Amino acid sequence: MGKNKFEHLPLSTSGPQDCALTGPALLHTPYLNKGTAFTADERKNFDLIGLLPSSVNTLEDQVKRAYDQYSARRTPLGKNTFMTSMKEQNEVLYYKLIQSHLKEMFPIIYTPTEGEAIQDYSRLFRRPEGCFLDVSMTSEQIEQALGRYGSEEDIDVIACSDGEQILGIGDQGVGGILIAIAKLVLYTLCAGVHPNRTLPVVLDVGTDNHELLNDELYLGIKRPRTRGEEYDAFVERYVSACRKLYPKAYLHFEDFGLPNARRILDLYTPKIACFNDDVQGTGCVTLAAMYAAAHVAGLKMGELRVVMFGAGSAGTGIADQIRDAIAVESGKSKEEATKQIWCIDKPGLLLASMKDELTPAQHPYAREDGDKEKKGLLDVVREVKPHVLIGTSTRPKAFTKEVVQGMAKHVDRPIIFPLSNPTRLHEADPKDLFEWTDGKVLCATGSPFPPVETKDGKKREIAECNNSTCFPGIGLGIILSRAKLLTTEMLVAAVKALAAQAPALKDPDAGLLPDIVDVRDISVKIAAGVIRQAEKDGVAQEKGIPKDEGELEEWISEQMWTPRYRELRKVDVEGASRAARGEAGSKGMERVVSNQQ
Ligand SMILES: NC(=O)C1=CN([C@@H]2O[C@H](COP(=O)(O)OP(=O)(O)OC[C@H]3O[C@@H](n4cnc5c(N)ncnc54)[C@H](O)[C@@H]3O)[C@@H](O)[C@H]2O)C=CC1
Ligand SMILES: CC(=O)C(=O)O
Ligand SMILES: [Mg+2]
Repeated sequence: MGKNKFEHLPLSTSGPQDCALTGPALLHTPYLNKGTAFTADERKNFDLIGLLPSSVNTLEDQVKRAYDQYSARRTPLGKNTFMTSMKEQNEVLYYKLIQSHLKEMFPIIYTPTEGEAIQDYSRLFRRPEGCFLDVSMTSEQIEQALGRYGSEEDIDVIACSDGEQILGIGDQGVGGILIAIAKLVLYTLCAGVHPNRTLPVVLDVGTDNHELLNDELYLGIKRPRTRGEEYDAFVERYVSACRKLYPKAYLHFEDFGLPNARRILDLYTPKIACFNDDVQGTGCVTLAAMYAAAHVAGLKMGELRVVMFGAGSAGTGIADQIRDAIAVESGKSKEEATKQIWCIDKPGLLLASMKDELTPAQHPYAREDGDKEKKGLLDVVREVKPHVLIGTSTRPKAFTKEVVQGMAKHVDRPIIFPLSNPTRLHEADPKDLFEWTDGKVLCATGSPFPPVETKDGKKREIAECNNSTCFPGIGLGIILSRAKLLTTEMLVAAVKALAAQAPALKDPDAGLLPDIVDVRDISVKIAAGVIRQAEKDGVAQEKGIPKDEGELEEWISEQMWTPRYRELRKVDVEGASRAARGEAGSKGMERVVSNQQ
């Protein structure tokens, strides 16, 4: 193979991989371990003779064996545990296995099954992964804990959760570490972010979940959640430590509770490159799906009437992005665009008269108009006649037949996105939506659903409208451009790149978002859009970004980690890079091979 033009880049994974480990230490380091795929030469050179059976497997052989073992697990949670164990043994095999069975395994390693694993975290616990910070820790202790994962150049992204609003299953305390881990797995799987350059963190501030507090095996701090100044000061100590130790890493916030998610995002957005996936990632993917739906329905953004059911972090994040898109596309002011969005939460339609109960993010959507009586979803749908109905409420089956048919009476193609996760919390089942609307619905869901067969015998794919379709590509763009901030315009660029890939633009019966199997290609496009916008906004710090568009995609692809075995090149432990010692990033801890298959 000829030399690749971008092979010299530090993140390139072309060519051999330096390795400073030998013998059992090498076998026990998941980032470098190849198991039965170590070649005869490698076994000799790396002191592995006698530590492995004599046959040498290919990665494909190993995938086949691992898949058979995986398939023998009877429950989704059993499969999830198997995959966790696999990740602790051999990372290339772990990612290759998922890539080879992506559609089947995505719901196992992510929503909905990961939600079950998080709920059972303290019971299923075998060994720690990630960094556990608790609210009593001083700045020095936080720095010491985070500092174990590498030096300044070693980390690209740090994902953290305080565990208060995990998926739709609420407060899971210290179990929140697993959502940080799962999101980082998706960065690698979907966008080729290097797995040993990521760092998962849980901010343990206690829990208000009584079941956990009363569980003798619960592993987090057993006290009610810390709030107020003490909480804010802890988050500040965490963010400052990240900045000091890993100034090039960007910070991903996941599944924070309603009182904190938006507030923290707004506080740090002007200061550092940071991202809240529930607010911004969900907003991006939903807007992209809406563009495709509006295209199929023959509607312009400027004329859409939108009802948001559940106006929390995700709901208001989506509403803001829709509002901005309406304003830009139609030339209306933001205030005018806001009037096209009706937000409903527990007390009903948000009204100005409720101002004391509303969060700052809800305020702009509180309506002055009309009477002050409480209005539920059905009343609002009847009155507003929306084109679009989006659910982020965690209230299962809230989109009843009456609501859906009420909507379908007034619009030709009702656009309905039940986005609550996990699956059992969806506001509606796509099958019902198709039945109740005579197949007219344009639908996308937060967790994966099987295709629906409509009366005319057509199979309709249900797009998965989950932030996982876009946050990995956004992250890749931030990492490669070394953006010092994440601007609103960079998010808009991500939406445009994603929306342009929607299959429904070519075939109105196809999905509103690209299929997850194409996610790596989609991530390249999203990253390219984000990088170009970062340059325009003057926040890109990377100097080597190619000017030519074709070259840019090549440059991005070359720096994406791919699960394949690279030839190992022996280097001395003395002076070896952390990667060569399998030590950088979240894999910095000493590891022991677990045999829990
Ligand atoms: N598909 C995706 O990519 C994403 C989906 N989500 C899902 O959205 C849901 C909400 O997540 P967050 O916004 O982070 O939580 P959140 O707690 O910030 O917001 C939920 C909101 O729904 C409201 N709500 C609860 N019951 C309601 C009811 N009966 N009627 C009307 N409103 C009600 C709550 O008061 C709250 O304001 C979760 O199920 C989550 O899994 C969240 C982020 C991304
Ligand atoms: C998908 C996601 O981020 C959530 O449900 O919270
Ligand atoms: Mg989330």
